Amino acid sequence: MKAVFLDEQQRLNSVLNVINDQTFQLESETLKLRNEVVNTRKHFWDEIKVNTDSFDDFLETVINLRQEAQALAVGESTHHYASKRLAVLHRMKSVPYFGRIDFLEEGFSEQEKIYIGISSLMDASGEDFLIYDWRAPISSVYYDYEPGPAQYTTPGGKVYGDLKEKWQYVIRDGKLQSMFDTSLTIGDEILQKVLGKGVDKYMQSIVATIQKDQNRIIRHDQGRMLIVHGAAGSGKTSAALQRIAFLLYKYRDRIKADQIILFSPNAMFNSYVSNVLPELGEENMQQVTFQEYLDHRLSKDFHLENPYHQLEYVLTAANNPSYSARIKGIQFKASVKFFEAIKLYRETLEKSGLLFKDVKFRGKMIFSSQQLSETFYREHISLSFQSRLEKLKDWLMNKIKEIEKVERSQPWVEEEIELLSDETYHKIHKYLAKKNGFEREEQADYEMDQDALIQVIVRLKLKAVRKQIQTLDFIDLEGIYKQLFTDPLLMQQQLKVEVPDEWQAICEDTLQILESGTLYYEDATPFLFLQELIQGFQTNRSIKHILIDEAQDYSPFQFEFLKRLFPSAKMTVLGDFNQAIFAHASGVGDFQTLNHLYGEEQTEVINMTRSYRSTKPIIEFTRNLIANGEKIIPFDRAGELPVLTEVENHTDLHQCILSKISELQSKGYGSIAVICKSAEESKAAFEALNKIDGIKLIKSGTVEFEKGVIVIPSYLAKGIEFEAVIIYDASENVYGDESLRRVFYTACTRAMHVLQLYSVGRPSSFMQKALDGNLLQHELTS
Ligand SMILES: Nc1ncnc2c1ncn2[C@@H]1O[C@H](COP(=O)(O)OP(=O)(O)OP(=O)(O)O)[C@@H](O)[C@H]1O
Repeated sequence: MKAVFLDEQQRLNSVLNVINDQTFQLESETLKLRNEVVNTRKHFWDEIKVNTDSFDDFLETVINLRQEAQALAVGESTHHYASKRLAVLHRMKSVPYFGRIDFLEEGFSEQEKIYIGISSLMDASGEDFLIYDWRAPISSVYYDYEPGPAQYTTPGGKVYGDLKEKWQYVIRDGKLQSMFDTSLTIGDEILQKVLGKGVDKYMQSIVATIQKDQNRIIRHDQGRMLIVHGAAGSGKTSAALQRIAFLLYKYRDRIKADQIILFSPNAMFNSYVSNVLPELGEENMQQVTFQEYLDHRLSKDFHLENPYHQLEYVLTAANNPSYSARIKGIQFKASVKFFEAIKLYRETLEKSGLLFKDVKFRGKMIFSSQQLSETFYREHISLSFQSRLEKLKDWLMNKIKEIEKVERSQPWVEEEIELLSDETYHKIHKYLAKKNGFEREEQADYEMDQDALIQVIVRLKLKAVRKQIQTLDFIDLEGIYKQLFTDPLLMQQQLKVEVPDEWQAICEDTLQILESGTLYYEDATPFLFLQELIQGFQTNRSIKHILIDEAQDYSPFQFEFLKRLFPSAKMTVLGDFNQAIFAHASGVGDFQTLNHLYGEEQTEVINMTRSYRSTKPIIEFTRNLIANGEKIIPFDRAGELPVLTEVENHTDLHQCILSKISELQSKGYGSIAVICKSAEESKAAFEALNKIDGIKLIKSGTVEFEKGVIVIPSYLAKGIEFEAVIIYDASENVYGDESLRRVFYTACTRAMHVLQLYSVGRPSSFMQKALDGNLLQHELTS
């Protein structure tokens, strides 16, 4: 074995030499390219003689310009790729590869040793691969097979063969530390090591230890829709990010990083995952939250409720008299039922119910809402809804032309001219001079005539009205949406929708909040959907893939919406209904409705039941908190039993937490989270614990993920992990209601190595099963 190890170290050294040579060469080439680009930019105009005397001269100038610009663009992009490759080579100096397969291809007599790393490397002759990129077709054998018959798919078809051996290497700073023949070792020692480590500020890539089911997600390539339902800690986010890296590799000629969007749960999560792709030598995809999109579309007309505000209400306002109606409203407005109702509603608007705004000019009504409604329902009724709106728009634009003529002789125009500022006057003068064919140098000679000035003034004044008509902003969308809640017969009789109990209260609440100019989070997507059904859909065809993490938090409504918004994109949806903490998803247990989004033949579902984040004792405890938790398989990593400490009051609680944190810090835990149910509870906890050096309170607006000691509400901890988790108060008093089970589960599953729960008084009954099964160490302080 020692000889094998020495041989491997020797090979590693020779690979490192190649990496060093290539780095050296590329560094000087990159420098040269950089200088060339800077030089071209600096002297861009020196190379071009601008001559527009004759048409031929003009043409020559344009051609020269284009050639120079092209040369510059080629130089810039070559420099960009060279720098990117250089960054990868620098990373490969530390860990050139992490695995090896010895593969005997069918029809060949000699097996080949395939070394696998974050990127490919050729030998000096450029003929042989010293390292294969982990995303190359042959590398999939490493992730998918144990020694024995194996196959992989290439663009030219399937390749069959025999996997003879499979090795894992631990290389740090270019030194071989250890190597394992994985066909001989029991368990995954490298995975054990990786998972046993502390956390960094950023999520790490998992390419060295991708598991078989994760590899299926990463390399999935058929159909429009991939649905991944995976237990907490099963690697959904990790698989999503490596999938993006895979897509950028496989389709490098066709897909750029900015054509992929990751929908993430919050801004802090964006920073947490921001390092994975750059670590793999790829650029980051676009990252957005659904709220950001809603804000972009609706915030000029409404004050939009933030989803965390909604959650905070759900978690803290149970004693409010309108609580139950709001919850039922949230669930109803997220349902497919409401989605279908809105589609039907839009159809009924073809006959009646479309409301319009009065269109005003200089404070005077020029078209009344009634006049618009009568015209819409009288004219062109055989045409489609959209065409009728277009016709109405054309009619209005023509009317505006008539109004424009009449307005020119109104006294306000003279007054307006008298009050014109010098600046505006000069702008108009310049505009008219140019329009009348005066060159820049001659413009001062242009004498502006009064009629032309009047025309410009009136046209300018009418610009806003024209825009209102062009953008169909004369339709009273808010009024139309409100009708769903004001007309008692509309929902039940006309649209035949079964409304929830307390419908009357839901209607009153919705109308009241809309009156105040606010749109509830649960109303935002339905409103936008109705708006688009009426005004036409906005689409973005340049996006090729969208990946939706924490997808259990999205309503069927939102998925429909995303599908329409990105018509050319494939969708990857990753989620876990045991962590569905938004009220609209309570009672929902799977992605059934999503199977139909693109049709079943376009949809593949992958379930992941193995959980990697937490130690075995923590997973054995957390899986007892939920129904069917026994299906979750812990990765076999040892650790302490989670501890539940019961205290009598909050003073004792804070005392205990303070000493626990100091104990954890002295044991070397660098990332410790005190997880609270809500922002309200987090604020109180933070105030009581703020003597801890460097402690931070995480709020919904926090954008940077930090290590250290933090206090965080459960819903913001989603998707993130901590070496040690302290559940601030796991009492029945706080987590008593069944609806909070998923919140509690989500909070507990954030722990990697240590889980400590406190309870002021009687512990939550969610833990009873675990207590009965001795999966939780129970301590009393008094
Ligand atoms: N194959 C793997 N190799 C190494 N680490 C892994 C692997 N799979 C998952 N992990 C680690 O397990 C942890 C959980 O992974 P991740 O956050 O991707 O899970 P998740 O399913 O998105 O979790 P949750 O739904 O609870 O947010 C991370 O630390 C990740 O690095």
